[in-house]
Amino acid sequence: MYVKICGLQTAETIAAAVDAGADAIGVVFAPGSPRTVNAELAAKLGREVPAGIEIVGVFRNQPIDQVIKIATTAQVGTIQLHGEETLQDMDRIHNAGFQSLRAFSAPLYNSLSPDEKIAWDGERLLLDAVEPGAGVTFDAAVLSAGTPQGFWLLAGGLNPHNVAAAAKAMQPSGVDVSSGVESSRGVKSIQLIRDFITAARLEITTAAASGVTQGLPEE
Ligand SMILES: O=C(O)c1ccccc1N[C@@H]1O[C@H](COP(=O)(O)O)[C@@H](O)[C@H]1O
Repeated sequence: MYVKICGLQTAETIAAAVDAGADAIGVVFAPGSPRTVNAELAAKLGREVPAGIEIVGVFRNQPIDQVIKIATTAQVGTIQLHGEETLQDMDRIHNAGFQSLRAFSAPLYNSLSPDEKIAWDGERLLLDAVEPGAGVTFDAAVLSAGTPQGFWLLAGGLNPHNVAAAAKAMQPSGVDVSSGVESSRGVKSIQLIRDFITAARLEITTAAASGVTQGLPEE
């Protein structure tokens, strides 16, 4: 299972996430978050991240020109968008050379029409609670019309205690966490980062042992 640790602001917490086996680390450029960093600091922090680990810049309702400019200065490979971005906006991001993650609140995703869901199927998606970065969970029942067909990340109030059960219930491609690995709002805990990654990996081990891992035939 793919694991992303988001809202990192220091070399120490990034190194801890990488050492614990994170697939991706996130830096927040959305204004108003207690985790916001500037592009220059993000670029400096990113230089210590080994190749193969995805570096994700997180934005919320910022103009696409500004998003691309910040992401270019910060040298992130992936842009995560939490606003009302369209498929045309995603094309602009891809044409500028970035990978993407398009976040939807779970209720909004559930309300999309079948045609709209098909249109978004080609994108990597992230399903979150209504307020991103607030440590709020959503009930799996919110996704009553189904989960995305392609790669998608589960987010929203995950922590070392609930990630395994949530991943088992919703079967995402991966999980993303910010508040749930903090000792206080905006302050990351190295121990919680380690615990979260261990718990997420434990879910996949347990699921594989019982034959319910995505992509494996059930016995
Ligand atoms: O982390 C933030 O501060 C943030 C701000 C604006 C948009 C997204 C943000 N983070 C993303 O929110 C979700 C869930 O976070 P949490 O675990 O519930 O705190 C996750 O995708 C983060 O990448």
